[in-house]
Amino acid sequence: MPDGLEALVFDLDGTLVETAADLHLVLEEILSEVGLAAPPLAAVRGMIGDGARVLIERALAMIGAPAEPVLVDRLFARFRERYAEEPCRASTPYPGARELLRTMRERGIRMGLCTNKPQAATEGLLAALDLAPFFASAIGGDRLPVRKPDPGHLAAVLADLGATPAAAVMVGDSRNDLLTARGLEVPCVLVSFGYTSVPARELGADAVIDRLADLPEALVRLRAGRAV
Ligand SMILES: O=C(O)COP(=O)(O)O
Ligand SMILES: [Mg+2]
Repeated sequence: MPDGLEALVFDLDGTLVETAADLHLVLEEILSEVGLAAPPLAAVRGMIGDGARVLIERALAMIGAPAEPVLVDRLFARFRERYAEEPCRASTPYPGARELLRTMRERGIRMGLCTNKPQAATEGLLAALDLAPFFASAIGGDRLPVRKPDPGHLAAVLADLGATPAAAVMVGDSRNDLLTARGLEVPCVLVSFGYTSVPARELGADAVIDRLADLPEALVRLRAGRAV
């Protein structure tokens, strides 16, 4: 492993786990409870990354339903409830995710999760996929007063890991992840296959990878200060 790298902090949705189908299922259920139809899965993929509340607001905007605060509050509560009940009906780790986490653990790298997904669903999903043991810290979007892109979210994960920003790298899929990392001057690697309305290569990350298996090599180049 590159000299000085002690900790990796991962985003969850769109980076380690393909979760769009489950988010879409829950969205369909809760919207049908109030007589509304969810946007198609392909559209929902572009709405993920800012937490469940923003996902609901974006879905309502797309179907032309007014985002009345009372309605959004109710849908948000139902979303958290239903998603926590069934966080993993259709979600799967991306190819190479489990192998990567194993490799990093063998190399002594401490790992954390910094996700805007609600805490209960985050923990349920990690448990269902047997990924929880890899992470010494997993902080969801509703556990702190702040969440990504606020760097305080990442700072809390690093504090749990006992790592300084200088010894860490953030791995994500969206502008939110990049902004969060930049706020602490933590280098950021983005995957190109996740959920982002702007292609990852256009966001200005320190490195962009097309497969999780490419992360170790990207980290070596990044820590050596070479272009990736
Ligand atoms: O928007 C969400 O629910 C979660 O997204 P993230 O895991 O990419 O932060
Ligand atoms: Mg993401």
